[in-house]
Amino acid sequence: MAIPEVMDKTLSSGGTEVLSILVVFTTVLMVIKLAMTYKQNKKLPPGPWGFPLLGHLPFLGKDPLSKFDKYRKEYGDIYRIRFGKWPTVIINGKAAIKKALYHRGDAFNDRPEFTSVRLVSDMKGLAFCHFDSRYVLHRKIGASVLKVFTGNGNEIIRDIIEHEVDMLIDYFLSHKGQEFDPNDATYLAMGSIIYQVVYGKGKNVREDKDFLFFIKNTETFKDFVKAGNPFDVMPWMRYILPKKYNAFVELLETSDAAEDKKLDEIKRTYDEKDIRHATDALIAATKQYSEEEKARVNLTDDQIVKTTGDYLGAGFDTTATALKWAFLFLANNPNVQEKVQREIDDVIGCNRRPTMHDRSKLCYTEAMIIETLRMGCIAPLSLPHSTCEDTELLGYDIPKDTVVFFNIFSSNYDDELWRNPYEFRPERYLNKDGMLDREKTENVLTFGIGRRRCVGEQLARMELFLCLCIVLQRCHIRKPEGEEYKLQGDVTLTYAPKPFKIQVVSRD
Ligand code: HEM
Repeated sequence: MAIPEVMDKTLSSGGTEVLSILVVFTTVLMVIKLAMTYKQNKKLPPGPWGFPLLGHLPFLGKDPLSKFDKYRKEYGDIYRIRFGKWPTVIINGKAAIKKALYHRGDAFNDRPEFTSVRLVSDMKGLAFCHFDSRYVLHRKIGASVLKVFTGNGNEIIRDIIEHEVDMLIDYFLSHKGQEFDPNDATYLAMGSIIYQVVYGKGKNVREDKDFLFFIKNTETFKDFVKAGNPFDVMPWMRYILPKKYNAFVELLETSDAAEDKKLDEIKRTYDEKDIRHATDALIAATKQYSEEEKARVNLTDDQIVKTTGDYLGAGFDTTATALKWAFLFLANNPNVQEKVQREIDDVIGCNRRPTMHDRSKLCYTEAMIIETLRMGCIAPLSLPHSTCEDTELLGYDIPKDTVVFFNIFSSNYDDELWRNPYEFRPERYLNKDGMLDREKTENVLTFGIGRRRCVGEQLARMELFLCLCIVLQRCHIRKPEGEEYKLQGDVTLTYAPKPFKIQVVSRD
């Protein structure tokens, strides 16, 4: 809902209170109108009662996943709630999620026009944009650039990962077996990796002021957004909390300016014969497509190069959180850790580095990573989708422009799909010959499914595989005596483990 410019001027000339009342009043009217439009539809999904303006936000509290589970028991696999101004449906369980994303064409593949997205990229990024022909070409380019860097023999990425994991291990071992919280070091290591994948390998990126600025901004963004940005679902809040809103806009603007500065530097030294990093590969991609082809779908060179923002935004906290979950599960399950180490010893030994070629022979290690991704369900509600046309699911009508959350968590922990879903058991993915059973691994929906499935999945899997193999080849990870681990996570920007401590000792 765009707020007319004249209102902005009234606000700056002192009519804040009157304006707030007007905004609230208008929003109530719009919500009533929306509700009436909804009712004209034949058969909407059922759902609980919600407040005017706020919808169901006050009911979700600190543990929205439990609330969604409760609603599922009451209303079934699909139900209707409201996030502030947005009519929303939550789709639960593998069968319903697959039906929506595989059998309804592209009806569920749009993204909602949230305030933050309009501010960051005007709905022209890769992760947050409407589903149209511009997106299809953008996605093709974004995926092909990452593919170059995730090929089995890619030395650039392997070098970056090895260097950063060595630093992580040095830090772990510097505690000399005493307990510590691995959070900050893991976060920094994964931030350094994605930053160098995007902008190039640096001697010591951790001392680079641009990198430190990126880390600080990401932290501030996380603090601000927490489990959800209030301005996305209640845009009128900018008039109630103008200071907070302005601080948010300023944060986005400084991040954008820092990215532009970095991209300008890189463009000046670009050489098509020497593709150094993902940004170079994106610049090269702008030249692979003719001007007519790009113009036909409204994709600009600037948007292509700024895919860097999507990689940095989506590829940092996610992988850091996954690695933290892995450390927690390994410390909590010493028998699993031992089996992984035995497999690494048998296949790789201790005299050479793990490579991606080892992956096909390390089935138990792979299964441990998949189990980590199932239980540490990093993006439990995926990214928000929305419907780009009126559609139907499980006998219910879903109007165009409905926000849709796919509850991946409900599928990853579904006791009809998994025996003892709260038990960490990599064996569940292995067949009787000890090989990965693809039918079972495909049931883990952590990267999403369908045409908007995570574009960085291969890179993320590569990072996790190499990081964990290197760490477990050299270290034991232990749970400190008396430490009680809580295996239920917190929903923040990602689904992250609560703070925990480990002890690390060298295997030498
Ligand atoms: C463990 C790590 C990761 C997890 C669990 C994860 C998960 C996801 C999920 C659930 C989605 C939304 C899918 C949907 O909308 O249906 C997504 C989208 C996306 N991810 Fe990831 N991700 C991870 C790492 C990465 C990395 C390393 C990158 C890039 C460097 C990346 C880039 C993206 C992008 C650009 C999108 C938007 C795709 C689109 O809209 O077409 N992700 N990811």
